Amino acid sequence: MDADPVQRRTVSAQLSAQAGLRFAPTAFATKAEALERLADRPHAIVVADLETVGGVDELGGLSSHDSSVIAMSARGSVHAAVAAMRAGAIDFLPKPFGAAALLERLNAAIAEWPAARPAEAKRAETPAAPKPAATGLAREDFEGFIGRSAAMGLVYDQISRIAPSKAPVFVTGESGTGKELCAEAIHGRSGRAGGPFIALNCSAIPKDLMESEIFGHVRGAFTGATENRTGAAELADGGTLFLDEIGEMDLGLQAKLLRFIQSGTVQRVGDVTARRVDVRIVCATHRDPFAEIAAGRFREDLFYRLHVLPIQLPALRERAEDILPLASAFLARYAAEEARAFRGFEPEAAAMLMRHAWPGNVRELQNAIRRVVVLHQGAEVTVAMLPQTIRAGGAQPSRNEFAVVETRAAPQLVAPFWEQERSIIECAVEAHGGNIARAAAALEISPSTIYRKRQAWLERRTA
Ligand SMILES: Nc1ncnc2c1ncn2[C@@H]1O[C@H](COP(=O)(O)OP(=O)(O)OP(=O)(O)O)[C@@H](O)[C@H]1O
Repeated sequence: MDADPVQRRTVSAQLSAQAGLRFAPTAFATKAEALERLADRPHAIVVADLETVGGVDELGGLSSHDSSVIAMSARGSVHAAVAAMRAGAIDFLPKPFGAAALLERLNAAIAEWPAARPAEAKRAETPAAPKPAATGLAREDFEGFIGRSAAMGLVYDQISRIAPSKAPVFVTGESGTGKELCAEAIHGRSGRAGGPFIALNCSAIPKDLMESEIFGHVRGAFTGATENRTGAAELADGGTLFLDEIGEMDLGLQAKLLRFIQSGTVQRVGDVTARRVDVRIVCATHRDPFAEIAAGRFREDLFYRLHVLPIQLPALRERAEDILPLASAFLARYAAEEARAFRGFEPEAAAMLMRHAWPGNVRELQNAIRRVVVLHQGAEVTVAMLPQTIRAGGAQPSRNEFAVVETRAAPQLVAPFWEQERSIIECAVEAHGGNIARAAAALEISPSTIYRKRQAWLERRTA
């Protein structure tokens, strides 16, 4: 219980990120809300912020409900701790505290619950919802997805229900929200899971080559077609064809895609015969399809053929409780990959992750954590290790800010030149969504310099 929303979200998310949690956490902003909940669930452990409840004298009301109270306070002092314990608290946590400290106190409190209450204790140890087998922080919650927010729960539910059908699926969501992961999950949960999953990004392939990429071509169909080529639609026979960024497909090709969907046959470019294929289509776009139709860029007839089973993926900022579980899972994954000792986040760093708006969604978070792990060492991620874009609250850093970041550090934090150079380059690559050419242009260096330096850093690590 804490009046501070950031602290509430941080603690809830930190607890949700823990594998094998034996209780279901609930957050409250006021003592009144907590008392209301305690009325029908008296046997609980309440972690109460002293400033929120109105001081130690107010703790009594909470513990009278037969619950154990752990007090916390930003004005942590021996005096405050003693006063809280006298008022009935079983423990005291000075703020800020990390997830590990909180969990340790909670587990100790559960262990000390009176044996005279076996039924309640047993109930408290039963998780509120079935959880997947815990395999440390890098566990998955659903088919490669991490995150247990209600919004993602709805998505998992939709995927499970629509996966067995052959009808087309239309996935929308901002960039980096997991649209491709969603397509893979649909395939993985369908009866076609043993068949191929073929993904094609319509924005990454030049317009002239797109038709041949989807439908294939025969030798001599056009200049450069020296061999017969099987297209993605045929390769996906018996499986799933994922057309990413379908909104980028040009109108002529949209007509051909419509014909393919209506007839279930593929005609290679330059071929006279059509081949029957059994393909389930999943497509995705980060654009608003209705606006695209209105603007004349998306064929309405094709849209209604594809928009049979729609799935909308929520932006990360709309499901803040997933931020820390995702960050913890990525931290565990990349720490293992890079042989680093990182185990968690300092409370201030966790709060900063919670405050960031994540315009690049899960991909941005994933890249940020990877960068932290590659560039730093330690047991906990600190604020100083986080990329400037996150520390600046989502604003894009100017080149001057990059310089300031590196020169303002305390003497003991000054990193070697190669590390700082690496930080600047990786930060630029990240800011340009992984596009080396654009990052190089922004840094006014050549792309080959970035490739060369990355190779040198790799050799330094493996030396
Ligand atoms: N909920 C999630 N749990 C774990 N990883 C995720 C989640 N959502 C996305 N990712 C990861 O984030 C990255 C981006 O996801 P993905 O490529 O599926 O997004 P997208 O919406 O298709 O992006 P774009 O529109 O830019 O193509 C991938 O590495 C993916 O594995």
